[in-house]
Amino acid sequence: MAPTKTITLAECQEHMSDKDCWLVIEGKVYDVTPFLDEHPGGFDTLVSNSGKDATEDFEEIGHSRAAKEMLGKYYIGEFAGGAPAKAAAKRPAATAAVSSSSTLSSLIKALLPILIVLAAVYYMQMQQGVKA
Ligand code: HEM
Repeated sequence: MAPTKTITLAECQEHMSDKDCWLVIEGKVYDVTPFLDEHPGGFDTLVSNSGKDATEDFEEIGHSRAAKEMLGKYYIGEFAGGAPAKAAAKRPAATAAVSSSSTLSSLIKALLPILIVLAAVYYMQMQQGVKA
């Protein structure tokens, strides 16, 4: 059996056109050039996902099992960068922004009933003060 070729990101980035297109999915490199015109999602989605790790975009579409089995047809080697980090680790800035704003809104939600009770107690005391 021929030794498996290891392909770097720089090499993949030399194949990012509609005439010559390599994709990286789950640590493997695929030459999808012959598939560009056949892809039901269009050739442009493939070209725009070349030269980088396309795993996340490929998974997000929810490709069928048949689509995943087609990958084998275009396999040309292992990606030197290996499998990607988990999606959550990829967007620390966005995740941090979302979590800090959700912390603020949950704090407001927690304090709101206490404020309402305090306002009611204050109102009742004022009423009693008026009657006396
Ligand atoms: C070698 C890689 C790929 C193969 C073999 C492949 C194959 C397929 C196949 C067979 C379909 C028809 C639906 C299905 O069976 O799931 C499909 C649809 C689609 N694919 Fe891919 N695909 C690949 C990569 C990608 C990538 C990287 C993207 C980027 C986002 C993408 C986006 C789409 C979209 C948008 C559709 C249309 C979905 C729809 O109309 O509901 N595909 N693909």
